Amino acid sequence: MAGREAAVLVQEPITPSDSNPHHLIPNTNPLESIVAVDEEIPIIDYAKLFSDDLDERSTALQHLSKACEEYGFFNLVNHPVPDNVIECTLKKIADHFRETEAEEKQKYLKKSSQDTVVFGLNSYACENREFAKMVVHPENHCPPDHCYREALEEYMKGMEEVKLGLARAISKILGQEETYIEDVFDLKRGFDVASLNVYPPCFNSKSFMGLPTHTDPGFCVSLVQDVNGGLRILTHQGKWISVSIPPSAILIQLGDHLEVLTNGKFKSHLHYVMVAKNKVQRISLATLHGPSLDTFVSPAPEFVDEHRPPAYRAMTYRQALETNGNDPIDMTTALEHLRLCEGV
Ligand SMILES: O=C(O)CCC(=O)C(=O)O
Ligand SMILES: [Fe+2]
Repeated sequence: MAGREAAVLVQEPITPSDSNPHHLIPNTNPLESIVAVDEEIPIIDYAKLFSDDLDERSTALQHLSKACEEYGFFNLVNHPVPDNVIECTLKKIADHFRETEAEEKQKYLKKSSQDTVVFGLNSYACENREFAKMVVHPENHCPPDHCYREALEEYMKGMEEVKLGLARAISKILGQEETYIEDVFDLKRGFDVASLNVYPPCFNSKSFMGLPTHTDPGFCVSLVQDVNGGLRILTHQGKWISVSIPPSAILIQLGDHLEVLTNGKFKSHLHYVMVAKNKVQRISLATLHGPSLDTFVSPAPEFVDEHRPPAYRAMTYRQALETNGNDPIDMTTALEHLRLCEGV
């Protein structure tokens, strides 16, 4: 998740493709000039990953393997979180941000490195977003007087099942025991932080950026939104995709620490949020599911050999989150420091 120090990617604009002229945006900034395509991203059927029909299960696991290796993100459908729970959680988050006085919100401005709930309002060139971040696992620190608390609890109950289910399925496609990831990341005590993001419509923002380019730490990120539009992800092939999340789907993005554990087999990826085309406010709920803070994460022996030496530094999850003086609640990436050499 982008923290205070999140770096804005400066890269060459990708050459506009003739087939997508309507995706061109004014060339006033390297990121703004990037052409993103409205391309379908992989869809993974959660229920089929656990199907009793062996053929169906094995096909679904193959799809998951391809999605993790070639993309690192996918839309998850047919999962155990009911639609009405997602809708209700997003609606109550919107109600809360709209109805809560600024003074009340500011009670949660960052005070200490131990904070478990933090509010922020960023209106800069590189970020236009109001947010609340809170630790939701192993304990839920959502303030009891916030009207979305009950809905968020219900949503997180479902997401816990999804997280453990995905950990089992991903362990299998890595050729490991079902509980492999759950055990090495100590997911039952995993440090999960929810980020409640409110992006203004473009006419209220200071620039076209909602959130600067970043990767996210941890095992994986789950994301739901109320209106479509704005999230852009860089594929491993160097193409920016404008991500569309169908109603009922949960976007899953692989995190930095799965990349470290698998020694680069399953990579995290850069993404950012644009508000340039937003006619209305957009709300997203991104939950970063991580190892427990004291888990020591390093490339596992299963993914290291003479042809693939360890490409990442080993450190605890807490040390990675505290890199550069950040605090765990900031959930800032440390991938640059974790990588032992460029370009892995
Ligand atoms: O709001 C979004 O679409 C993305 C949010 C995000 O990347 C994050 O909170 O880390
Ligand atoms: Fe993110």
